[in-house]
Amino acid sequence: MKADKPVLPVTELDGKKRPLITIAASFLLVVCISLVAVQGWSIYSARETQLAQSAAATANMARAVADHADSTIELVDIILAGVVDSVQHDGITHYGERLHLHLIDHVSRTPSLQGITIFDASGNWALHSLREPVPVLNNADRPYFIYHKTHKDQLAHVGAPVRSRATGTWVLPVSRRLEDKDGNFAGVALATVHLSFFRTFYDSFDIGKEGNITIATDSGALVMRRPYLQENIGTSIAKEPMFKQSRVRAASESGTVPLDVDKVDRMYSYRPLRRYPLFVAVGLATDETLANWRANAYISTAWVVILLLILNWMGLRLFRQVILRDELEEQLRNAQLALVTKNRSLKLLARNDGLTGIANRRLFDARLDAEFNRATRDGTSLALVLLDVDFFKKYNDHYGHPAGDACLQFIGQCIRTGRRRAGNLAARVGGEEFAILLPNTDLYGAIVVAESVRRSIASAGREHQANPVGIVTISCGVHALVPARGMESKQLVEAADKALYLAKSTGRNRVCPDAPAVSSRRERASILGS
Ligand SMILES: Nc1nc2c(ncn2[C@@H]2O[C@H](COP(=O)(O)OP(=O)(O)OP(=O)(O)O)[C@@H](O)[C@H]2O)c(=O)[nH]1
Repeated sequence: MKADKPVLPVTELDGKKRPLITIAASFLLVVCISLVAVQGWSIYSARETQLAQSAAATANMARAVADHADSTIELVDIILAGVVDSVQHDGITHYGERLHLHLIDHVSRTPSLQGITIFDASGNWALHSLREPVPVLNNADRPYFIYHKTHKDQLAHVGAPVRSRATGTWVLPVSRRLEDKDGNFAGVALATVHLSFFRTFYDSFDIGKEGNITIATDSGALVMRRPYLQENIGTSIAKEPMFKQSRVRAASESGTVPLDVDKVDRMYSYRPLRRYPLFVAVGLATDETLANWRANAYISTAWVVILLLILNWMGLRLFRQVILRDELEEQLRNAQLALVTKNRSLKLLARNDGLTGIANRRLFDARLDAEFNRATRDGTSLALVLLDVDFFKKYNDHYGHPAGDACLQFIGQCIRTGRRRAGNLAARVGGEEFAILLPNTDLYGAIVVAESVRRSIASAGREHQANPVGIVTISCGVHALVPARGMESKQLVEAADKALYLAKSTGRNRVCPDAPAVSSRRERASILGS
């Protein structure tokens, strides 16, 4: 029969064991993804906040610049309206020198005002705010003059910047129509605003190196821009993306202009002047606006990357430790298993004969005593068969010791298969001596068992040339008794041994009971069936 494979007992802890690597890896993955997600979100929201702050800053600046332009032009216009009123009431010829001095006074007290000029209906200079006389000039070709000549409205007209014919500087013209008493065109009153007045104001804002402040007419004529380039004054910005966007944006809205006219991305806020057809645009370069945000994003991302590296490094170390522990645990289990196997074979060795596999002398002695006591208690018969291979010394001599061993294994096999009841015990009790302990068996039953074994060995016909019968045979001594109190097991053994001696001395290859037990020859023959 095949021995059962040893299995280690399953403990409660085994049932609670979980795949630690999978759990740890999942946890690490979740932590890493969360870190990346949080970092991504905080970078994104910091950028949005920065852009919102920048939009608020540009909107505030646009409002300040527009208010400044509005009030500057309004002040000039108020002065101009007064001049127009005087001229139309008194006429230029009557008012002459007084009005001239009045104009000089206005200009000297108003820093934004570059000059005031009165033109007659033909565009000739009739009166001006300059102290010195000017050469004869005619401005009939100026757009503002043509405008008033062809429009009857009395409102102020703000035109595109022009270069002053008297001083050569760039100015913003603010003009009003003059009429005679009949309402006919009588000329134009012109006040000009220093463009440098705007420039000085715009220079006071912190808009970075790439920032942009623009004031232009609604038709797209550039009035002033920071950064300042003189050749751009008065040119059309109608094709610039910023101008196009300014036409569709509400006053409070901001908008990003990618690749502005100078290839810089800017975020603009627009503001129309309240009373005049001009608008203001303030733009901050996106790169400059986001410079701080970018630096912070790089630093915090670097920290997160370092953190992720450390986490993963620690995670890998942890995994390695877990794998190591699993391997150690496996080794431990294998060692435990090997120990159990070893213990089991040691146990077998302690009880069984190493050569034949049947019980050894030690187990036989223990069982003999136990069965002897039980038979004594129960008053039942206990039988013993002692078997000995015939001429075994000669067998060894003839076939060699290993063959002798094989022969003993063969005998052991025959005894084992011949043993009938489960309680019987077959044992090797000496070199070539065997025993069969038969509880609850009388002499006759024991003789039947012994005879059956003897026959099975003889009928196997295993060659043994040194045996006169030419095959391996055994001799058996049998004895049975119902032990009485005070008897000892060795009495049974001695009697069986005596019977074995009898079997040997009377010719071998036979079963002999102890002589006194079976007295009559006939009785013995009937038992043996011969
Ligand atoms: N091969 C082998 N031989 C053994 C073993 N144990 C004992 N023997 C041999 O068995 C032989 C027993 O010889 P004897 O006691 O003289 O008996 P015998 O030759 O069988 O003669 P009879 O019993 O009178 O038939 C000895 O030569 C032992 O060396 C063993 O385990 N293996």
